[in-house]
Amino acid sequence: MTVRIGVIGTGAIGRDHARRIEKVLSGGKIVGLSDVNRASAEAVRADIAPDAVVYGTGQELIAAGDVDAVLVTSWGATHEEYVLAAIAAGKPCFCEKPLATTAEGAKRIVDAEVAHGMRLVQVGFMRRYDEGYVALKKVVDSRIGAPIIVHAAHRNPTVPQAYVTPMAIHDTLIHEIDVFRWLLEDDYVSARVTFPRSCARTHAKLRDPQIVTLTTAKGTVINTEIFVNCHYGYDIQCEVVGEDGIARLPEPVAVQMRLNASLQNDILTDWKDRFVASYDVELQDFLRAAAKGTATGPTSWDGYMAAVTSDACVAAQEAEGEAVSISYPDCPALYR
Ligand SMILES: NC(=O)c1ccc[n+]([C@@H]2O[C@H](COP(=O)([O-])OP(=O)(O)OC[C@H]3O[C@@H](n4cnc5c(N)ncnc54)[C@H](O)[C@@H]3O)[C@@H](O)[C@H]2O)c1
Ligand SMILES: O[C@H]1[C@H](O)[C@@H](O)[C@H](O)[C@@H](O)[C@H]1O
Repeated sequence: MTVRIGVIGTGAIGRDHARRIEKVLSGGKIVGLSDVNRASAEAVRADIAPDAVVYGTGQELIAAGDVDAVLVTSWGATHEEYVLAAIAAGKPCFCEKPLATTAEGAKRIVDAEVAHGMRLVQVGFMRRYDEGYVALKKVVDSRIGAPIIVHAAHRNPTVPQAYVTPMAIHDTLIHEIDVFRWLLEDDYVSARVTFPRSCARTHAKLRDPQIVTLTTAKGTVINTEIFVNCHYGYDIQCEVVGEDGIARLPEPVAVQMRLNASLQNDILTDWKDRFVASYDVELQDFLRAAAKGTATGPTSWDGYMAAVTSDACVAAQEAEGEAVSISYPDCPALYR
């Protein structure tokens, strides 16, 4: 069966996901596109999906009879209304992170999906599909003993002017928040944020870098550096210190060169390249489940847990250096 897909939000990642569905993956076809900037949807139709209909609104696209499943890749603050509409229409929905920009919004999605009685939503936490993280998890589960400390870094070369201090949490750290819950099979109990002096390349509304310390229920301490003006590349680092040994996230494959009297390799500069294979696998998974009218992979509950945690981390930014405690409600049976 070919799943007929509608894409809402045809900017950077919407365009890239449309490309992979049309040109890389099997079992899906783009039949609908929508963006508040209509020219962007028209351009994706022209370049990637010539048979697709461009809809005036995301709601019209969701309601269209020939759209079987929906990709929500618009700005974060607009995700909730589209995901709720997809659930109301009974259509599988892949939603990029964040599921919603507030914990209350994510909870409304959980409640709607639970009321529907079946999974329809997959959240775009693609790191769970990354070969390196999957290999790291195997080692953490079986080789290095119980985890004690995680040292991590999430570095972007640069960010736009519109990226402000809280976005370091809900736009960037949100990946670590989800992937460490999954990697350690643990929940967070507190968050603390420390600010070193800001780097020279940042702007007045962004304190950069930041160090976020999350403590888990089992007592593991996770220190993550968020540095979004690091300049040199797109760099994701993670090292888990266990009772018996240490495990590091593998570096992306890179050719080593002996050049100009130095030993060197290039570092990637774009998230699209760093996680290209993970995006392919997560969306292939989505197409496979959507063909059966359901969803798999990271759940609305995972999206909600990430939102609760990221709200606490933003409060911890404001409390600068003070610990903010985190607690979660019970998980509904649908997600256990
Ligand atoms: N998983 C990842 O690694 C990853 C990578 C990049 C972006 N993202 C997420 O994907 C989403 C989009 O990010 P992007 O980088 O593509 O941003 P972008 O600004 O390049 O594209 C977003 C698009 O959404 C459109 N849009 C905004 N509001 C809309 C609305 N109400 N209805 C329809 N379209 C609307 C904009 O016009 C724009 O074309 C964000 O939530 C972002 O966090 C995830
Ligand atoms: O939306 C992007 C994307 O999620 C990237 O994976 C992350 O590294 C960036 O910080 C974020 O702005």
